[in-house]
Amino acid sequence: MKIITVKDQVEGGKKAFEILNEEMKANRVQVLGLATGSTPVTFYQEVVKSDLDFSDVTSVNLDEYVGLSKDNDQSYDYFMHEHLFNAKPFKENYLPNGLAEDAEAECARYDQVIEEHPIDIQILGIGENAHIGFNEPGTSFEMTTHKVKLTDSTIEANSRNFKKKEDVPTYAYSMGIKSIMSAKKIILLAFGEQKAQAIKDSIEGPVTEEVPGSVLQNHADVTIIADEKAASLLSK
Ligand SMILES: O=P(O)(O)OC[C@H]1O[C@](O)(CO)[C@@H](O)[C@@H]1O
Repeated sequence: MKIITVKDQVEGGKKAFEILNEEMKANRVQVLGLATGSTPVTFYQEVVKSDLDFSDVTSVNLDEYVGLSKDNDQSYDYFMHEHLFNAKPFKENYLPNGLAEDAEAECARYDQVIEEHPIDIQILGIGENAHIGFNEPGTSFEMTTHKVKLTDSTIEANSRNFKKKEDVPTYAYSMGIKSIMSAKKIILLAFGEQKAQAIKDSIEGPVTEEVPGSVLQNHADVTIIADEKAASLLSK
């Protein structure tokens, strides 16, 4: 695991962009795995400002809320268009379909998408409870795409983006940990002191399904970009 400590989220976005830029210029990115949430926003700002061309690149997102349509401004599909896809058109964009009627069929469809588009670089954020994607503590490392019941702590954390907590969907579709681990390269971003324990447990704690982020210790090519606050509990 490579750990890069940065001053703040702006610098973190720039660092992640530098890595992507290098990989893109070396022609090593056909499929880019993307994340939502507040964490990757500065990274997307750098990408949008850049001269990078994604017209030959496919994107595959980690997750989507169940019950929200693409044009709902709280959906992850909408978020991705606002922050990246409108400015940088890709060859194709994949996200789980929050309105799918048959959850099992939707998970199978998304697994097929991931199988047909092996991810070269996966961008990840991390939840305060160390979730990656929406893989909450206790999720099997062998899991592929699944419908997740969100924990109360995740609903609470994500409620800052909604008018009230009751508006936060209680289920989501998420790429599984097995699929995340199949990415060739992973870049995890973490900013703010509320992520410090999750970062410490994921990097220095035992590898356990109780700490989803700890699975990354088993991956051969992970870069963690954390600001000083998120890295503050790491032993030097
Ligand atoms: O970046 P935030 O908003 O703190 O969210 C943390 C993580 O939780 C999620 O929103 C759930 O998937 C991720 O997209 C994100 O990486």
